[in-house]
Amino acid sequence: MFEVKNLKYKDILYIDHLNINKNSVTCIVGESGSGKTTLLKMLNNIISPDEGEIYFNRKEINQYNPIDLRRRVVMLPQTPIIYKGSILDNILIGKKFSKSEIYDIKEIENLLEKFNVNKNLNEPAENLSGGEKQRVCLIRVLIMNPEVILLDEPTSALDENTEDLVINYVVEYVKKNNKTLIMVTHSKEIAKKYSDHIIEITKRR
Ligand SMILES: Nc1ncnc2c1ncn2[C@@H]1O[C@H](COP(=O)(O)OP(=O)(O)OP(=O)(O)O)[C@@H](O)[C@H]1O
Repeated sequence: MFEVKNLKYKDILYIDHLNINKNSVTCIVGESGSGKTTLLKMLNNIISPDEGEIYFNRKEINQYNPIDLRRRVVMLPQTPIIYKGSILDNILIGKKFSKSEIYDIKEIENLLEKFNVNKNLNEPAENLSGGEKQRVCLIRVLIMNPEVILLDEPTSALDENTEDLVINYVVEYVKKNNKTLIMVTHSKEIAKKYSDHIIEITKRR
């Protein structure tokens, strides 16, 4: 689904060749500052490499309209972005971007419950804890129904049990719905347990 060839970005990232398959779970691991977030941002064209090519479904990524591409390939950034408004508003804001206003409130309530966020959808999102904000932002991405989900350390603020519960659900969802998941994680255990492929990025010194 993605193919990267001869990629170079500043003196941060060099990748000779990389393939990421459709309908697979890929984890990106590596030490802090090695370029994991940088690679993720390149996969939905938030940043472009200085050299080399990135293909999405065999077409160069910069040939796509960036907005259309980001509706199909949705990235959840490392720090959750919470807007003023209720939890529900914060979840539905992703739907507005993906231009599909139809949603199932039961599905959203079910996700909140599955992810152990014991809050009412009408409560203000600003009062949530860091870990709850992370999970609300993850629900926002799932509800957008993208083809590819890019997650940048989606569970960094969660305890181990909640982390496992959330990732387990997301991976099952991805498999059941034929999606592609690419996730940066600090946890080699999570990577080993859930991924079909692991990409390890090493820092250049
Ligand atoms: N636009 C930029 N210009 C210059 N340097 C940058 C830019 N973006 C990132 N960097 C640097 O590139 C390196 C890789 O950053 P990146 O965020 O991709 O690492 P990471 O592996 O995701 O790190 P972490 O695990 O700490 O989140 C860092 O040293 C960062 O400071």
